[in-house]
Amino acid sequence: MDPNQRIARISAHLNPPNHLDQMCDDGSGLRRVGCRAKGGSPGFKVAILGAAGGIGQPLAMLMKMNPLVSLLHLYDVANAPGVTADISHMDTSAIVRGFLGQSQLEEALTGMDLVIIPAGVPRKPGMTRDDLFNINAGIVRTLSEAIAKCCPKAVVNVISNPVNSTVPIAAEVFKRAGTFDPKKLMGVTMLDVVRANTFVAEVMSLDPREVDVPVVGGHAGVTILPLLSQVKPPCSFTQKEIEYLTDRIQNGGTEVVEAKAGTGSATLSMAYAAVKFADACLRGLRGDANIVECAFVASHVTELPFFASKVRLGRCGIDEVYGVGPLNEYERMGLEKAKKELAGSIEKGVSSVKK
Ligand SMILES: NC(=O)c1ccc[n+]([C@@H]2O[C@H](COP(=O)([O-])OP(=O)(O)OC[C@H]3O[C@@H](n4cnc5c(N)ncnc54)[C@H](O)[C@@H]3O)[C@@H](O)[C@H]2O)c1
Ligand SMILES: O=C(O)C[C@H](O)C(=O)O
Repeated sequence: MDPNQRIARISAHLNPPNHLDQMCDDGSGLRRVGCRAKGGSPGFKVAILGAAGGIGQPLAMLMKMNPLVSLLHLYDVANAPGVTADISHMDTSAIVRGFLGQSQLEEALTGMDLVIIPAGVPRKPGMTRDDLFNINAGIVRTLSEAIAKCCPKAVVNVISNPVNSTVPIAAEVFKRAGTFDPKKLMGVTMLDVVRANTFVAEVMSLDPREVDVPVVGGHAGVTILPLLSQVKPPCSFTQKEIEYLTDRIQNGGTEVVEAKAGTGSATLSMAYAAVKFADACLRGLRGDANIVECAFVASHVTELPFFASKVRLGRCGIDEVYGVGPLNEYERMGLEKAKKELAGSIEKGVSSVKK
């Protein structure tokens, strides 16, 4: 092919020059960030908001490896160009584009099928997730307003803490914009399930890949309620094991925050969990059957407007929200504690948008 034609073909896929203007001439033509490799498969368009952060970077890397993704938009208020240039050199088929700062947010979101939000500050030792509310509520609100405007039909995965409040914030923003679809908004609680599977496998000497622990309620302290009576494969725990496991699962995040000693919270296991959940959402959107995962969603399972439980994912997002199933006395008591704390966190999120 004529070199000029080749350059023109490549250029057709490029970012506008104000994004990532990284060009190099290797003698055979121009290569720029944002080109689709030959053989790139049709797939879904995914945006990560907060893509240059501790979670965002490994999440971006893992999503670039996902064959269901055809276009990956990486948005952040800092360092998006460097992360995008780096990730874009991976020889997988997804096109990667970077977007830096508020002025490029709308472009980052336009046309997206799935938006994943890990933007926001993480905890330091001694803090609760709710201590992040003042900063992260505003970030999630701004991002949600842009989603309502630019990709109102996208599935949204909220990672930013406190999830028990940020999901109600996003819902309230969407309601105000007239775009709220409860099937499309999910708080990511997959890390609680990932931890529960790991810790149960350790105690029972099982392969964690074969363990499935439902974790319901929410994503903070006592609101994280593992249902050990429903573990698959069926396991019989002593009361001491139940108390050890429940405590460790509820405080898994704090365990990492303390080990990281002021440098942040879980990032790598979170990126793994986020990708596991995002992949489930994409398989659902593709029409795969029986995709069931736990998530914090708009719900009628309890009297609360939001609650984490198993959901079945489908072509429209959430096809079905499952109830908690039969609980034992210990779990019933845990549920009451969880609901009490959840009610306050949900209300805090909702009322912050109404102010
Ligand atoms: N749901 C969960 O299970 C779970 C697990 C771990 C962490 N988290 C939460 O995820 C969030 C991110 O954690 P992290 O370790 O990646 O933090 P981080 O500080 O390493 O990264 C956050 C990123 O967000 C970006 N950012 C800040 N404001 C933004 C805005 N307005 N728009 C776009 N990007 C913005 C920052 O520039 C940074 O790159 C925290 O709130 C943390 O508590 C949730
Ligand atoms: O604990 C945190 O602050 C981060 C996250 O929610 C986690 O569970 O690891």
